[in-house]
Amino acid sequence: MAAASGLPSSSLDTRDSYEEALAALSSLITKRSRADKSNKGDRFELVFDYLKLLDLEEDILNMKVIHVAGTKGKGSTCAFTESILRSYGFRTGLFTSPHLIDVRERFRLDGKDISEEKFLVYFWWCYNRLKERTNEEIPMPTYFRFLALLAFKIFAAEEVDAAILEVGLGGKFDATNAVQKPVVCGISSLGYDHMEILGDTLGKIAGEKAGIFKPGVPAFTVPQPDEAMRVLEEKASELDVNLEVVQPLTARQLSGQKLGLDGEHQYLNARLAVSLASTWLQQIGNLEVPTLTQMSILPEKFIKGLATTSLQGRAQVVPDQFIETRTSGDLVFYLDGAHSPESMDVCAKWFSLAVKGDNKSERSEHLVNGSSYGKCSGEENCQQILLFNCMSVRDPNLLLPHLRNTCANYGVHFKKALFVPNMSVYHKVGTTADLPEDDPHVDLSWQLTLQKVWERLVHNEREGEDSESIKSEVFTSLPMAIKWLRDSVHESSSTTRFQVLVTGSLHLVGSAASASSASSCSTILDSIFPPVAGKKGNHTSIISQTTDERSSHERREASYFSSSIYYGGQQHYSPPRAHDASSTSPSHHHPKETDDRTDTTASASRGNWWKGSLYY
Ligand SMILES: Nc1ncnc2c1ncn2[C@@H]1O[C@H](COP(=O)(O)OP(=O)(O)OP(=O)(O)O)[C@@H](O)[C@H]1O
Ligand SMILES: [Mg+2]
Ligand SMILES: [Mg+2]
Repeated sequence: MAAASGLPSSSLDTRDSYEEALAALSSLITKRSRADKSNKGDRFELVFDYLKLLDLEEDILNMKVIHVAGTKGKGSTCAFTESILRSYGFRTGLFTSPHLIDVRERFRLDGKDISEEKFLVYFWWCYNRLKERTNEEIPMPTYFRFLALLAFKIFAAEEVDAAILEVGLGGKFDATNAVQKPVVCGISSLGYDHMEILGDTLGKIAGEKAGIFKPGVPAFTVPQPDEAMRVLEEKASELDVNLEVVQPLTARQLSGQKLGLDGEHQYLNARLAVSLASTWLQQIGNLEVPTLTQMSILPEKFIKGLATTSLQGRAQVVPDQFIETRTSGDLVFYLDGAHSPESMDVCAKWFSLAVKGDNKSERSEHLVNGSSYGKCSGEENCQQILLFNCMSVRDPNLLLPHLRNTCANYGVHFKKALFVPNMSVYHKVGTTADLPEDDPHVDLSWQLTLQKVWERLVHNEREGEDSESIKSEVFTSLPMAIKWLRDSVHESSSTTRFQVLVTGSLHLVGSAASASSASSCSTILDSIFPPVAGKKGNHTSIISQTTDERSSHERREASYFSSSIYYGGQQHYSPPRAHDASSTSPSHHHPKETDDRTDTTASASRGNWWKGSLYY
């Protein structure tokens, strides 16, 4: 199929231009609060104006869209769906959020992140056109809206057969909901998140998400709490939507194959994806796909699609690449971007089962460069450590007990919990030279709060038990924590294995993945980070991977962090100003309908970021 038929020609120098594009993108991050009704720039209807300005109205009508909302599992469901359709030979466009390292992760064409070159061409095409055509009445779109419009442009120009779209936040007023006639809709697991925006009951939350239902368009969902299901059913019947509830896939249906994404909850996401993909295949692909009730084993192409699905930062196991000597112990990171109470549970369960698997002597599933890692024989002493941060809008009194209790139920007890701000603020990690120093200016009050919550939990449960040992620690930065871990490994015997669960924030996970990984499973990390510490690289590419919703100041910090990890940067670091009170209260963020949910609001209030709690 003709790719890039709509690709405008460009002679831009992509390197410089990529940084410029990211700067332009950052300029769209707003500080607007949802409560600020006077703000014209937030009206949902504007999305339709933008589509007109970009000449995308017809394209979007013709796009064969699969639209997915939900509290948890949206991204995974979309990724599974995309992979299935691709294994049938269709050209796919996948739009997900948030991203871990590079904004291009959000736009996949045929399963691969869009190239920098293509990204730039479409980016500037949209950006410049909007700049020219917007005015007082129709101001520039906000960050997430712009990204959604960009996705529409990319998928239209690249002539994808199927566009799989993950809702950014909610449903009804999400920019992706500009799609009027999708082929099929999915609602993944509903739970409590973004309540400050979506409402404080499951019913209200479900109502927002059901806002993606369209008259007569079939929809699928997974088992939900009664209150949520009632609302979904109501909305479905109002719109004559045939809503079907699916149950988790079974191992048998997969014919013994493993899903590409780890964790038990993925069987549910995968099953939802199977229904979305089959509906699409039948309606658009004109293919006969047997309904799941008729078959005990999925068609081969489904299984292949599900088994090869990938998504970064979800249940990812990454061995630390900078442990130099095999005479010391070992360090393995378990990365998962869980940040809501329900996802804490599934994350804790995944981690517990994974480390238990690791603790079995014959385990060899996780192979990196042909060698087995994470393997822990009977003689080895495995210690589980938690590395945590969450946004301050989340409630650690919910998240931490969920995490701790679920792990405890599976017999996993953390030896220690480490709390860090998300973005690191200084020098290098990864080589032994120039060890980072503690920065006395960092505001760690949020981390100290997290620690207090943790200590209370520990205290309640472990009375009398080796009360001497310190159970938790706050570090000024992620590299400091990683350095501590590496030091501990070096000081430990060769039979000690540290299994570190990094969770609570996808951005923390992204940073940890970068810091720990030189040749992990991730292609992006592979391509960006040289496998040898200290090797020289292109600074520009480093900046690109750390840029997201953050303000440019934050990006400078971020890029500084990344570059100095690997290149031994010696720049002077000066910490950002102490947070300005006006932008830090939780009630102050969250522009509804506007942006990439909390990421935007996060970056909009840098002060709060500095509190270290912003990225989930
Ligand atoms: N069905 C599910 N039920 C509960 N938790 C889940 C489920 N699926 C995924 N999770 C948890 O949520 C995390 C994010 O998964 P995923 O990216 O698929 O969801 P998402 O809805 O796109 O989340 P986000 O809000 O980050 O966009 C996973 O790492 C996992 O911990
Ligand atoms: Mg979410
Ligand atoms: Mg997501």
